[in-house]
Amino acid sequence: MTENVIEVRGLRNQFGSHVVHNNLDMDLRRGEILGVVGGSGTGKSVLLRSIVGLNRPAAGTVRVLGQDIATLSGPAREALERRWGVLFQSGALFSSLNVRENVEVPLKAVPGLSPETRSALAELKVSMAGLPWIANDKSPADLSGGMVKRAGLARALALDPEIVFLDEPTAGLDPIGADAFDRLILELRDSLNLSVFMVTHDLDTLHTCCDRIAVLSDKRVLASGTIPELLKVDDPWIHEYFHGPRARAAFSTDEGKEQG
Ligand SMILES: Nc1ncnc2c1ncn2[C@@H]1O[C@H](COP(=O)(O)OP(=O)(O)OP(=O)(O)O)[C@@H](O)[C@H]1O
Repeated sequence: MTENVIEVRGLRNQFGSHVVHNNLDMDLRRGEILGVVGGSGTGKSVLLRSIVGLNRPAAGTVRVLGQDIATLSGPAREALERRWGVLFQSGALFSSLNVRENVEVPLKAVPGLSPETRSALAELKVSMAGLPWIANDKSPADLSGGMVKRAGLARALALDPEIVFLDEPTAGLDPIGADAFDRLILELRDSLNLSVFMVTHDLDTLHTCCDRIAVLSDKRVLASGTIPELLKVDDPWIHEYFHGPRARAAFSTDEGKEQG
């Protein structure tokens, strides 16, 4: 049976009178890459923040790796948080630290690591994220957009997480950089058996990387499934999203699968 590493049930989020999510259900299965899509402002980032405990929902439950995060505090919460990593949209690197030092930040939570081991582990993650050795000593301000994303990914991988959250990882990258990043995500998922929750607007990324896609609309996950499954969903927004000219170019082989 497929194990869910994330289970969101009946989630409600609101800011004042503005209801962002209502009765939202969502699952992330172990080992899959789930793409989370939806129009601007549908609450993709708020959903991510609710799952990692940065946003307290008004109602509903979020279970990560079998545990209800709202009921955890102190060491139990910190132990669970060490089992995931997050790549925020901007990279969210500390500008005063170089890349190696940024990746070392989460490693400081691990008891008993000497500074030398911590530094060596950080350098390993930097290289796993596909950055050259020289990037370790660079400041975030001296990196290209693609390198910032990779440095943020190295930090997200610092603690050998089981789940990685990616918020628009290819936004702002040129097509070649975005394609290389997609392939890196796939390679890391396959080699490290990661489960990946990825907010994205990038149709090519959805096609290249994602096993399933969850569509946020009308304050909930309106539909989820593979691209061939979503191509058949009878909803105006989903239809426009998955059958528009850009989608047709990205998903042409999936349409073939749907017809075949
Ligand atoms: N801390 C907050 N306080 C008030 N409103 C918020 C807060 N965080 C998010 N919102 C609102 O919640 C809604 C959903 O925001 P969110 O950033 O999750 O959307 P999104 O789907 O990720 O959008 P985009 O694709 O444009 O990044 C928006 O209307 C936003 O203004």
